[in-house]
Amino acid sequence: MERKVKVAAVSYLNTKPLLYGFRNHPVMEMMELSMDYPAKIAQQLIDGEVDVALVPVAIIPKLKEYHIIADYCIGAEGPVASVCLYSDVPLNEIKRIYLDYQSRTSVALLKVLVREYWKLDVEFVNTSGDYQDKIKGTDAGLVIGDRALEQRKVSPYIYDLAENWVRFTSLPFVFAAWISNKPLPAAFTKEFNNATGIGIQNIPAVVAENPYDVYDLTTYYIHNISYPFTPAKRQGMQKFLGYLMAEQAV
Ligand SMILES: C=C(O[C@@H]1C=C(C(=O)O)C=C[C@H]1O)C(=O)O
Repeated sequence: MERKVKVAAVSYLNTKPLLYGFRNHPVMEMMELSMDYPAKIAQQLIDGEVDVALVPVAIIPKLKEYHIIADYCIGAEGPVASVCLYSDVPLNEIKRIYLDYQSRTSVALLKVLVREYWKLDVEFVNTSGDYQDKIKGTDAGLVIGDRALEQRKVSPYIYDLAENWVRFTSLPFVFAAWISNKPLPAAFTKEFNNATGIGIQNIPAVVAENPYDVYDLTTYYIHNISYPFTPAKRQGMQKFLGYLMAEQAV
């Protein structure tokens, strides 16, 4: 490839470990990096504005071609802490759910859980800007990312989507993965995979350079998010994509 590879990453705290190793890494000479929220970078990859992105896996069916180019992802094997349904009332009393405009995977996962696992009769409401202050009474809200960590201090009822997926399927869950919309040179993907794995082996250093008092980041990076893209995660992802094909929840 003559030009630099265009890479887009998620701008949340959960992505800091995956980006830590890029600083001063040789792969940076072959690429340029931009950051935004998940739904935005998903559209950029679909539209071909970028070559690789840490995209919500729920958009895989919208790509003409896709290649998972790294051994790391944003996944979970239990409670993820930052993808939750927040409510003033218990699950069975919820009437409406505001959906997070920044998300693609979690919105689809919520719909799968509501229909197939919790079997609730609720109305879904799309959002396009701040909506967290509408989470009250029987109106609940799905919130992801850093804003979800903040919402933990506000809402009395918190339903963790990854935890409930694991209970439902006995499989781990993958929210986002490094995906390209075209084949890329092996010389690039090898270096890229090396760079994105460095922070995962150095979580204390990542935590040290990201002061945050809303939630304990060591817990978040070690016990909540699970970064290695394992065979079990691939199985969980395939199962989730199967639901999306079947009910077109995307
Ligand atoms: C665990 C998370 O995973 C994220 C959820 C995504 C989604 O719902 O589309 C996409 C990327 C990830 O950042 C989170 O953001 O809290």
